[in-house]
Amino acid sequence: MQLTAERITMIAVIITAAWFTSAPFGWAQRRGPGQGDAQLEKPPVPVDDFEKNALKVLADINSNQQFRNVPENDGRLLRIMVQSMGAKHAVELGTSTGISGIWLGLGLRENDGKLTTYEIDAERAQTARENFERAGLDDVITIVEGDAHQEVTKLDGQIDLIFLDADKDGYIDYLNKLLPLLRPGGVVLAHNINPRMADPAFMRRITEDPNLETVVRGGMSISLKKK
Ligand SMILES: C[S@@+](CC[C@H](N)C(=O)[O-])C[C@H]1O[C@@H](n2cnc3c(N)ncnc32)[C@H](O)[C@@H]1O
Repeated sequence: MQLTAERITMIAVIITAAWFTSAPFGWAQRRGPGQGDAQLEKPPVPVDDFEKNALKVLADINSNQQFRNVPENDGRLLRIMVQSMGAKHAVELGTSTGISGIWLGLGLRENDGKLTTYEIDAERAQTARENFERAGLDDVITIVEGDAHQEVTKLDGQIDLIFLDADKDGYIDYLNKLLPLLRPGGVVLAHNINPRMADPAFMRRITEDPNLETVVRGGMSISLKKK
């Protein structure tokens, strides 16, 4: 085989790419492409016995009662958001067995705040109820059982944070119904926002409304209500 300049260049490119992706202790390993942000995170460290117990409940749900719950890094993000903004009232669509609810509850508890969470499936709602009790958050979290499209219309009072994680095609309806209650400076987070699952009508709404500042990171959209 003749080694043309083109072939030599191609071989050099392949060797360089292989080195960048496999060097065990090299520059590529520490700073190279493909190193997701989440790899820099460490597991949560409980600050007290209350949190230690909540983390144990979360681990138990993850092992024994999983039903399409958010991954741990999304739960932690929700907790950071809700606590740091001093939220007094958060609303969640889609409780499932209660993982995101517990993360939100941990943050709200520090603010003397409350979570209202909606679940259509009676069995999952009951499991979540027991989990909130086990985590010591039953006085922070209220589960509303039924179709959230109807139930949210009974809400009044100001909301600081909305977390959308129920039926994906329903996000736009929830947003239209709840946005008037969201305070200026409040945020809407929506889960499973990726090219395969995001509803185009919802995406248009959160990206084209001049009063919403929206970013999408790691499958979660975060929209700030500006005024
Ligand atoms: C992805 S799971 C929620 C996971 C949960 N946020 C967590 O991370 O632990 C979606 C849940 O939304 C519920 N759901 C779907 N449509 C609903 C509706 N119209 N009203 C209330 N809940 C609904 C489903 O029964 C399901 O349990």
